[in-house]
Amino acid sequence: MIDVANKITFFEFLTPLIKSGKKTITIRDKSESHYLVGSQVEVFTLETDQKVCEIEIVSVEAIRFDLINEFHAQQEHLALPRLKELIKEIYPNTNELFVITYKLMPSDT
Ligand SMILES: CC(=O)Nc1ccn([C@H]2C[C@H](O)[C@@H](CO)O2)c(=O)n1
Repeated sequence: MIDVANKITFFEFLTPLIKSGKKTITIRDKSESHYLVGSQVEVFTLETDQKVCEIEIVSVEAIRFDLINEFHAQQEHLALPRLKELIKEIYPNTNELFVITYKLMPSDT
C-alpha cells in the first residue's frame, strides 16, 4: 500500500504532459497540500489508477484563486482561462489553494 504522502493522482489527459516534463506544477486544495519538500511521489491516473512516473516535490506554496496568473498557466502547460475553469470545476467552493511545484524523476524504463 502506498502512503497518501507518496502518491498523487492526475486526470489521465494531463499525464503525458507530466511524463514529458512539460507540466511542472499542480494547484490543489488544502486536503492535498501535505506533500513534503524533497519527497519522492508516485504519479497515478485518477481514472484507472495506473502508475505514470515519479516526481520530486520542490515546493508547496499557498495561493489564492484570484492570484493564479499566466506564469502558473505556462507551468501547467494549459491556457490560463482553461486552467482557471478546471480549478473552479474541481474546487468550486474555495479560494485557498496550494501550488505544488515538482520535478520529474528519471525513470528506469
Ligand atoms: C482528485 C483531484 O483533485 N485531482 C486533480 C486535481 C487537479 N488536477 C490538475 C488539473 C490542473 O492541471 C491542475 C490544477 O488543479 O491539476 C488533476 O489532474 N487532478
